[in-house]
Amino acid sequence: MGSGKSTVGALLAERLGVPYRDSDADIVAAQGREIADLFVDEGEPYFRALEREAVAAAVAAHTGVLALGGGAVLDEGTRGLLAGLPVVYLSMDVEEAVRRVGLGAARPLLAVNPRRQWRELMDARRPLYTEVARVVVATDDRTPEEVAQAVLDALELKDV
Ligand SMILES: Nc1ncnc2c1ncn2[C@@H]1O[C@H](COP(=O)(O)OP(=O)(O)O)[C@@H](O)[C@H]1O
Ligand SMILES: O=C(O)C1=C[C@@H](OP(=O)(O)O)[C@@H](O)[C@H](O)C1
Ligand SMILES: [Mg+2]
Repeated sequence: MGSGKSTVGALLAERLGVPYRDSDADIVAAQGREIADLFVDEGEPYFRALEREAVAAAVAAHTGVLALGGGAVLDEGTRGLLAGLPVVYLSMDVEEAVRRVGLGAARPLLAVNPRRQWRELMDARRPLYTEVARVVVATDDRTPEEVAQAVLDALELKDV
């Protein structure tokens, strides 16, 4: 959360001249409800199933850049959908995470004690990010434009 997947994903799509999608935005559009409301009212397993469906739909129909939610890798089915694709893990340290996401209610998983919650989440997720990712790109002390360039370099892609 807050590593810049949505921001950098959109920039990257622009640089590559391809469409951009975001699984969170696709879920909100399909459900007509905000992510935080789905999480709180329906629970995380329900949200992860919606997310798996959104990723499956995008993987089947979308040619371009797809930004995922930070917890998408927790679902085994979603990880399976990502197998063999050029997945990018955008990393950052905890202080950068708190600066970027802060106490925003839009990200319910970091709402109470962001530093501790972020560390716990990352201990559980880091192995999964590493498992699905083709490349890892550090985002600390880089602008979104610099991160997008680093992704192009890491994947050996040329812009338009
Ligand atoms: N490289 C960056 N440097 C500084 N701020 C950034 C960077 N990338 C994203 N941000 C900011 O951090 C916040 C979270 O970005 P976002 O793209 O929504 O992350 P994600 O989709 O990974 O949760 C936004 O306010 C965004 O403007
Ligand atoms: O890390 C997570 O579990 C989540 C990350 C969010 O997306 P971003 O990573 O784009 O903030 C969003 O999918 C939801 O709040 C859950
Ligand atoms: Mg996002």
